[in-house]
Amino acid sequence: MSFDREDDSRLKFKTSKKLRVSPTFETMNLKDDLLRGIYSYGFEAPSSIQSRAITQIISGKDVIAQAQSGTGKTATFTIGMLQVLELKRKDLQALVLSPTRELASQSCQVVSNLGDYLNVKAFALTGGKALKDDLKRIQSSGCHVVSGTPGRVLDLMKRQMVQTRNVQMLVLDEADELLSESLGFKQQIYDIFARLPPGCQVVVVSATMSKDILEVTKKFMSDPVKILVKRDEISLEGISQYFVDVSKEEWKFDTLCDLYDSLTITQCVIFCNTRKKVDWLSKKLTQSNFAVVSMHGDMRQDERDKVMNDFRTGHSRVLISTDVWARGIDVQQISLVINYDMPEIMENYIHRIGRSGRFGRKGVAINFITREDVSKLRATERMYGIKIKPMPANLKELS
Ligand SMILES: Nc1ncnc2c1ncn2[C@@H]1O[C@H](COP(=O)(O)OP(=O)(O)OP(=O)(O)O)[C@@H](O)[C@H]1O
Repeated sequence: MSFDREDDSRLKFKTSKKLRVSPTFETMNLKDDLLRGIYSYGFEAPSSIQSRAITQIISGKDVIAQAQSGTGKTATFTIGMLQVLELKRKDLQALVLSPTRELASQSCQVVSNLGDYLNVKAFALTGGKALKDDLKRIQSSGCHVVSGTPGRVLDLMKRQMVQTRNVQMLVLDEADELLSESLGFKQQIYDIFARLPPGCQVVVVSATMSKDILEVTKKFMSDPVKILVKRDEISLEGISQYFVDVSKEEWKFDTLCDLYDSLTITQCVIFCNTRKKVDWLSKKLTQSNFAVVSMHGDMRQDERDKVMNDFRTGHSRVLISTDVWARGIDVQQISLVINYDMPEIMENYIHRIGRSGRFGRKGVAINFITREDVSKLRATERMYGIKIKPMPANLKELS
């Protein structure tokens, strides 16, 4: 939603009645080897969304699940999916679609990790890489799960290189983004859906949903179970949100330089609204001897992969990016998010700041506010019922 549409898209979304809540993973009746995978991955107890949504997914119903960033939605659909896959077979049975290549790869990794003891074969099919490499991998060892971006997946389906006849589950991660008018994925999703067997289960997941998107989902979901977790013990409440009144655009850069020492305490993501601005800011910071890396959609995929890898392993600590990084990316060490520019799309505020404070960790979000941004800031506060406070002068007080 853009800021000028604030009022008409407030979401009226109610959780379905009488949903079963499983307090532990044991009470979900999971396969032993799946349970082993969950515990070896380090999970002890399910989050609220996991307690409610996993068993619904297993039951075969269409599911719409909304819960805050970092509360374990990926594992929710992954565990549900792994439980229902027939792993003795070698054919493709589940498809996960995500809006960015990095997110699709990350989800593929989660499926492989949680399904380690089940010997699940999961592959990421994401644009920007040679098709023949994808195919070789799939054809050589079989494939139960594909996690991909819509364009690449549809392309392979059209060429009949991905067999869809036994796909029994479609997951749309970051569904509101995938189905929004602006990104051009919507038609691709429809085309993919049209190639799946009738009766294929659909699971739709995001931290944000709009009324429009729920309307769209009616087209390919039948009587879905709706699960909305508004508040969770591991929610965004762990993220302290501040603004700095920079008044003018020109004063943002010096403000950022003053903050630099705090950025590197753990890891930090700085968001700009355009690719050009990301390039400009990273060049300017590098010239001033600050160590930063940057990533956006105009970069070659091998460069993007290297940046992701260096950042995930902690070799780089400050990343400058566009909204390509706003959703889903999970790097637990990120404790600070800076909105150098306030996002153009209001939902992305929630997604951006949710890159910190993963699964209940503490996080800090700092918004640079020019005079023109004041109304956006207030609209964001109203929309999400949050308070964004002035940043304290002493940065050590940030928490
Ligand atoms: N039950 C659990 N116990 C401990 N850690 C968990 C559990 N479930 C998920 N996590 C961890 O929490 C982090 C966030 O999970 P995940 O990326 O699935 O969140 P998300 O809800 O999809 O967030 P986003 O809205 O940003 O996409 C991950 O590092 C994941 O490994």
